[in-house]
Amino acid sequence: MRRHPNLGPPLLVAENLVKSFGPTPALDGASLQVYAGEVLALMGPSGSGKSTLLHCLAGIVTPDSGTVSYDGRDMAAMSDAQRSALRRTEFGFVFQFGQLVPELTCLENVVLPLRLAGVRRREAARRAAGLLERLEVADVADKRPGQASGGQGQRVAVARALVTRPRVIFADEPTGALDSLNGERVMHLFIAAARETGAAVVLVTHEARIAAYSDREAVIRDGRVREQEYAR
Ligand SMILES: Nc1ncnc2c1ncn2[C@@H]1O[C@H](COP(=O)(O)OP(=O)(O)OP(=O)(O)O)[C@@H](O)[C@H]1O
Repeated sequence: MRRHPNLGPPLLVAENLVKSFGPTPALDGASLQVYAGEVLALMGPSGSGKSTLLHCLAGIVTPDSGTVSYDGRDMAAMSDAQRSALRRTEFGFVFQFGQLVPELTCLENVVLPLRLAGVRRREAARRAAGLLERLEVADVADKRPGQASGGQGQRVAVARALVTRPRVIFADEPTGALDSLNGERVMHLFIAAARETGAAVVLVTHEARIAAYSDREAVIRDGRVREQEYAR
């Protein structure tokens, strides 16, 4: 199942990123390339800069220096409107907390990004329901996130991120709230997205067991990418 190193041009390129929060350095010369169709795990000790690197790659955080380019375009040269359009149309996000709209049902949460993208109501509902089924959370489709368990809500959030078939999926500890079986299900869905739609999946994880599903692991230490390894 392992994918060989991609020889095409990288989809995302981060070069020499430096970022501090006040006196605290978060990134100190981080460089990384991300290829279409791969699942890349960012590993490393707590506070090493993994989330900050993910946020810079996604255009959520602007680095103090260094560049991020997406599909050959410098993100810093884009307007805020262009960057948010990019996040809405080409990127999908899974974060650990607070991502579902509490007033909507779980199904409506997954339907929403499709409706925003102009997909008709019935088709959107069909696709959303299909994904909830694949993640085995169809039984909470008509419940609000507050009535679902943490792990169920997390899988609904994964469905919401994948449903528009984004070109890049950014996930910060996406399996943190899940038991090992459900963590595995989520990773299989990420792998399927990478293989079936050519999406790049960039995920931050502490868990070696989860990183073992990736194609490549990059180890971040003290704000820099220190090692990269293709899984065997
Ligand atoms: N918004 C922020 N404001 C202030 N400091 C921040 C902010 N975000 C990150 N930091 C600091 O930057 C450093 C890197 O944080 P980051 O969250 O990127 O690391 P991480 O490797 O993802 O950590 P963890 O594994 O614990 O989530 C840490 O010292 C952190 O406290």
